[in-house]
Amino acid sequence: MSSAATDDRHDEIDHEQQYVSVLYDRLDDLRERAAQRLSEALLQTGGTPQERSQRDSTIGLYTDRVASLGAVENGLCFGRLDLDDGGNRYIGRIGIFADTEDAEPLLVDWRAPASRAFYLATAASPQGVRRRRHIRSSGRTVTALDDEVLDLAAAAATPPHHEGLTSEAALFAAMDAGRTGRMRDIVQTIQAEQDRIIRADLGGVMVVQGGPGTGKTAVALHRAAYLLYTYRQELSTRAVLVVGPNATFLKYISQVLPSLAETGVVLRTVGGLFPGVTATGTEPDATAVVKGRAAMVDVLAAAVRDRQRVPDTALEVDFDGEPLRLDRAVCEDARAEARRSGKPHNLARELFDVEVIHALSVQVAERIGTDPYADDPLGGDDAPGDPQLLDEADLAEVRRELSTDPNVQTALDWLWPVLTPQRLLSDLYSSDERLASAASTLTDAERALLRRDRGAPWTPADAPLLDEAAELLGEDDRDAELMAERRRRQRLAYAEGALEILHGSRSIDLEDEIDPEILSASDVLGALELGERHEETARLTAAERAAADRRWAFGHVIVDEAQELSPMAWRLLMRRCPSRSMTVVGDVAQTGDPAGTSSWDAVLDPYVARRWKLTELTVNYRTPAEIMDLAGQVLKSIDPELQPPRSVRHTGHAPQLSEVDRAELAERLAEVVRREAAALGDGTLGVLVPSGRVAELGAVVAAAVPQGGNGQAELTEAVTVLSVREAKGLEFDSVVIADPGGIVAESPRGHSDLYVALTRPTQRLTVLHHGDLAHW
Ligand SMILES: Nc1ncnc2c1ncn2[C@@H]1O[C@H](COP(=O)(O)OP(=O)(O)OP(=O)(O)O)[C@@H](O)[C@H]1O
Repeated sequence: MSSAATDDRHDEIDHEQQYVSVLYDRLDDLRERAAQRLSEALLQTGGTPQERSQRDSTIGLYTDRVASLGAVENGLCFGRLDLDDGGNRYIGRIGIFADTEDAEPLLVDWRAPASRAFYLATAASPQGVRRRRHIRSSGRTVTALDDEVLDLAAAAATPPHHEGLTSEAALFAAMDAGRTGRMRDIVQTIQAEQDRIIRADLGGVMVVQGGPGTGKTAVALHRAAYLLYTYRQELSTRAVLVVGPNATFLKYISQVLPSLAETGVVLRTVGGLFPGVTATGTEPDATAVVKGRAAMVDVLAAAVRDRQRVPDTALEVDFDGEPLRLDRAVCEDARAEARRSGKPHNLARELFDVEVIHALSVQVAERIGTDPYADDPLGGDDAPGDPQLLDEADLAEVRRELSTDPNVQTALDWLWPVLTPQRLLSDLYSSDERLASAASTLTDAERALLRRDRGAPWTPADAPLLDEAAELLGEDDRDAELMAERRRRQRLAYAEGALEILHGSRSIDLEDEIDPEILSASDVLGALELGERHEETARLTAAERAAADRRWAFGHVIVDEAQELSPMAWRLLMRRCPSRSMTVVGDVAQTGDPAGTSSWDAVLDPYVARRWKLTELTVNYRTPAEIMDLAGQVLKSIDPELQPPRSVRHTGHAPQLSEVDRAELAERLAEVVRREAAALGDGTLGVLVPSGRVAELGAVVAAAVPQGGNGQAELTEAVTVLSVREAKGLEFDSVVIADPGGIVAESPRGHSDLYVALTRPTQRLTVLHHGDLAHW
């Protein structure tokens, strides 16, 4: 570049810096006001219930506002469109308006219709745009500008390198950047095929099928942010649910939505979707497969029916020192009546009670009625009497006494016990007899897989079964108080967190300039004080309430790595989304879970037969072409018809395939890990191994490099050792696969697991194998 051109460039950067600084000033101003309003609302006490409820919603509003204003610090403004009509428009993470009467827009939210051209305009279809500019910054400082002039003559002079991509310079910079343990948003470089999915309408089920690295997860999260912005009215009260495959993955994606200023989203694994249960247990794949089958619906229904008992002949109940008799036939009639109601088990108990107590009261009445001298201490038991002696009021009193009698209650509990889902399931799993009866359609081997001791921890595959059981049983609100307490704590943490984010997100060099008034908000946010003040009435965000409520109907559900879900998990998700407004994201070629699916029709047709829309993503933004060539060979062995996504990036690093003896694996792994870790810089290294060898090879890696270890769940180390299952959806700058043959051998979908492993790197791949490559 000539020196004149360089000067021009500096002038341009200076110019943009001035504008960007104005935006940050305005942001500070908005933050200050929101924090101030929140402080004021928190300090108010008392008032009528209506005033309190008004105050609570003000607190909720400003808590959200403080949180979202706090989260958009980095890359606040990232783009500018120069329009044919001579005007321009700055694009950023949120919309900002001038503090003037006409409230002129200073920054347009990336989700607003006016921003769309930033993602879609091309030289062939410029949409009124003359130039698109990407503004790159570090903190609050503008560092570089990438310009694209959108006219055909300019495009002919410098044609794009890749068909169908926009904003190439910024895109390639993003793709090449080193990775941390947390996914970044892609708001600056969303591509046209992704934009169309992100901005699709709210209603209906949309499936996003795409190979590894095509941005499915990124698109799913940006879609959540887009929907919350565009359909604020509908979704702010119902919240959006994003479901991911495991806790590590949820941590990996946890920062994307906050950086897009969105808080109304619940992130969960399927195992985390049954409130009150933490599914920390593990179990063999084969067990999870049985638990995931649709056949479990009938097993659970039978398990509930088995708890509705009748005695072999009769049950004796001691009432007031006299035996009453419940014949089998009476119990059968009562059971039939209660079942006929169609109510869930716990709710039908009331009907059952009415029938049984009626039968008992007739006996009591007969007894009193047959002995006119019953109240006479000198009377005998022998004279027949007239049951009509008791009027309706007397009978009602008898029934009342019966229904509160502990012996009668014990009998009723034996015949028709009120059950929690946890009790139903753990009683079933822990009894051969119960399993044999309820799961008679399963084989002996399958029943043996379900057998477990009482008190063993719940596993992720149990959550959909607990949910199914809860449907069959009906709600038992005994945990409601515990739940209320938990919500109160969540609320506190949330309000405090919101202010922390605000303060934490400011750049350090501006710390001194912060108006002390902002900080005053945290003075009033003492946890206890806040808790006490708002104990009964405090407002929860929809997302928090949704997360704690099993019966919550979400406004939209986004399922990532959806190919992994079992039929029972789908039933649970469909219950959470009665409106069937869903985005289902996945890749059937990557299915690793033996309970998962290889066909979207099979999964969705039972719920929305042929009423779902398929969209596809075709470009791989993660894996370099050199590595994708190798992965493509494995894909062919899964299904010769499947096409790998198109990699647009070449790095010049061919994958390194090294054959090692089994006895040498540990030594060679340590060597390779040391070499790769030394070349990493700020990046990340993932060591992917058979799940049965995570502990053994994790120790090798931990000994080889100081930053190593298998801190799977956190992803905070530069070097992480994981099984392929745990690495699903993640990515690393460099990947070392140790013992790929072991990975293939240990799972019924071993080639899919290997395909997943090969597609995790963003830069480099090393494979240490035992000469079994030919089998792939
Ligand atoms: N438009 C884009 N601009 C910049 N980076 C992108 C873009 N789209 C995707 N990426 C990056 O590509 C990588 C892969 O994206 P993502 O994890 O969403 O893909 P995926 O389809 O979910 O992959 P997998 O199926 O393997 O889990 C991420 O680092 C993501 O940030």
